[in-house]
Amino acid sequence: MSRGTLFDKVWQQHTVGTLPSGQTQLFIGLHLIHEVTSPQAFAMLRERGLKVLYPQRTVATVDHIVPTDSLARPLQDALAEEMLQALEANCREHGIPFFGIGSGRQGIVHVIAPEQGLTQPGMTIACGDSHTSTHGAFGAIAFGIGTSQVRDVLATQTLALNKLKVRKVEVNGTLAPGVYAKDVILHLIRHLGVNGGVGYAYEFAGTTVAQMSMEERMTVCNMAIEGGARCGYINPDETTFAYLKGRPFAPQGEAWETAVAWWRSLRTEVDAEYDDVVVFDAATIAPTVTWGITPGQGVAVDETLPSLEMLPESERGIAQEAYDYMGLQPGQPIRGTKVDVCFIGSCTNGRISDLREAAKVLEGRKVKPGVKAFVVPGSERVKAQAEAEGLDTIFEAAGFEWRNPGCSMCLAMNPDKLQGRQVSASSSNRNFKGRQGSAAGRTLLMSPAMVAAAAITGEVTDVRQFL
Ligand SMILES: CC(C)[C@H](C(=O)O)[C@@H](O)C(=O)O
Ligand code: SF4
Repeated sequence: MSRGTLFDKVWQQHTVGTLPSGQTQLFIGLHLIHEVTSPQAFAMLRERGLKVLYPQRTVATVDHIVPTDSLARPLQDALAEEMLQALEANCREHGIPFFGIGSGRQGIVHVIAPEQGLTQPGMTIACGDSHTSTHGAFGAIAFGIGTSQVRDVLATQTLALNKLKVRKVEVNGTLAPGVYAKDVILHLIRHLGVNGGVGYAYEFAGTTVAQMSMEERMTVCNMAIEGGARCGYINPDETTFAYLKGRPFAPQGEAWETAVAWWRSLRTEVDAEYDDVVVFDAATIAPTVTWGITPGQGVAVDETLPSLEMLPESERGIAQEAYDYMGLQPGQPIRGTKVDVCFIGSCTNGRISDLREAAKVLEGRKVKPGVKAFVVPGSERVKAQAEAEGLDTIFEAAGFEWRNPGCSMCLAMNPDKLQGRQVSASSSNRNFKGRQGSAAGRTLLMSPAMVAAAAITGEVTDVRQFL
């Protein structure tokens, strides 16, 4: 068992007791909810006549089903409207703060909580959503939960959990131009495997991570779950504190100094013991693109696709399945793969810095005719900021559509869907079969700058040629 890590400290501080099952009953500091995984949980509460124990530790927003074009109510899709109304009613009934459409605070749940300063170091955070690992970027222990656990947190503000082991995932050195946080995490998952993190929390560390902005750190932690780790985290430092200072829900005045001192004390000790340590060199990381149907099936943009023999035995079956589904061949270069749709957005890469990097590539260039390209900012706040900087003008001049915030084509629970066997270049985090709204649709995951490059040429392109 690990000792002296931030994970251990935060776990210990939030332990209410040990349950007869041997599990820990863990107090949850912040519970984030959205329209997809909360309705049944509220229904279960209602059945038992229970109340939400700490409505003020619960925050709701709507993201998955939101259309990105017209936001007029009622929403055009009757089911989406129903889900939105259910969330509104549940929040009203239980006194839960709700960041709705047009509030200035709405957006993807993993984008809005950090930008509002709700996500803070040393917290335990839960949400009925697998990418809750994102919040670990602040040194919070944050994980996705299922609907029955959403019920548990609503009713008791606690969860029954097994403690995780801790693996230190160290990345050292400076990233080359054109290589982004997204490439780092795709590279890590490629090498550690999509199940490599099962049973672990990933502590991302090393000089590369220390140099990253908070938004880059969020991109890395967001995809910890795609590597099998229930949560990923980064020790809080000056970058973390500078990001949080002055945000609406961050501590203010004297409380700020007290909080910073406490946050500093949570950092992993220099002599901490981990259950495992792996080390990567940033210099070996190139712009990375997935070619398959799991986020671990990635290659550097200048590599060719692996033959089955090159892969560990355990990965050959899924690789064959991926080749069949994607219509790609072992040995072919990934560069030059034609794309139909280019999507910039999601909780992985829908933040302001992501939009800035993509706009840099697009400035003075045009989307290839025939390619459908669109940007979906991660939140209303990101959208407003981007517009204040004129990024929307750059995107539109290049031929991108500029949309309203939400999850959008990351999983296509709204009208933004691939059609038929279309191929998308996507800045999101999952390339599962049928993920983007068409049962036969194909997804290539990459950084937002790489999506911009693909939009210009209509094929997978090394963004470094545009920098
Ligand atoms: C809808 C939700 C439960 C789901 C998740 O848990 O991650 C979604 O956000 C996703 O990315 O697939
Ligand atoms: S943006 Fe995608 S990954 Fe993130 S919460 Fe929404 S659907 Fe899930």
